Amino acid sequence: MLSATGLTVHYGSRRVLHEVDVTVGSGELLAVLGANGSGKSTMLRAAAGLVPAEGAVTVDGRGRGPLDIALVFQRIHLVGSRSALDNVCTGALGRLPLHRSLTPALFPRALREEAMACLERVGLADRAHDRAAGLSGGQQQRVAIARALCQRAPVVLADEPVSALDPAAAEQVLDLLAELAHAERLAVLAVLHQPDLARRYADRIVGLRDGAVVLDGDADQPVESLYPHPLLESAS
Ligand SMILES: Nc1ncnc2c1ncn2[C@@H]1O[C@H](COP(=O)(O)OP(=O)(O)OP(=O)(O)O)[C@@H](O)[C@H]1O
Repeated sequence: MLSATGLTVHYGSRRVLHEVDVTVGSGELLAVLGANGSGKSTMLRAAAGLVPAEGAVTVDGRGRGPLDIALVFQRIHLVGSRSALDNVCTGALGRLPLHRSLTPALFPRALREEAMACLERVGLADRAHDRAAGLSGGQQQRVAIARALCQRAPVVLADEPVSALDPAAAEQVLDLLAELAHAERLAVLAVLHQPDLARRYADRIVGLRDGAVVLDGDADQPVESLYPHPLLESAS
């Protein structure tokens, strides 16, 4: 379980996140929605420790450790010239001795087997030895999720994981994230730009406006108030 309380972030003198409280239970997929600039990415980055923030973050009731949170981004950040399997192995770098982490050839056999199991989990075992750059966007995002699994982190934070994908690939990736949350008891938080996908796949939705939480509830709650309607306004 991820629990963040009082998360507050300043960029320079500007406060862009205002005492945000958010929890994600183990076995839960939480979608974070909000208009552009509402603070979704900042909240995710603060929860992950990627930007300086006031407030407290715990994972399973303890202080957040360096390996507790796995990250999945819109821009997928695989090493394109390496195989899908090597990329998944890098999820475990944080727990390997340095001399074994510098050269993929030295990845221990047990790790390669674990990475293969992670690729099987995301339905890509048959592409394990393909160069990552040769996979489709949706497949690359599934490799990134397998890499997160290989990190063995109890929390996965995904920042717009489907924004660059076509509708079918987006559904496949969200289905996978929901399935992993439920079956592996991971706490998964996904920042999304598609309310319809959030409604269909998330267990709960948190909505941000101007850096503050304004909605937190079931996935079927109305979320339209999060978004400005410039076309309607300009027509009136
Ligand atoms: N590195 C930065 N330096 C200064 N201001 C920033 C920085 N990153 C974000 N901001 C500002 O913080 C506010 C929140 O931005 P953030 O990227 O968290 O919003 P978001 O909801 O994720 O937006 P989007 O949906 O467009 O990705 C915005 O006003 C943005 O301009």
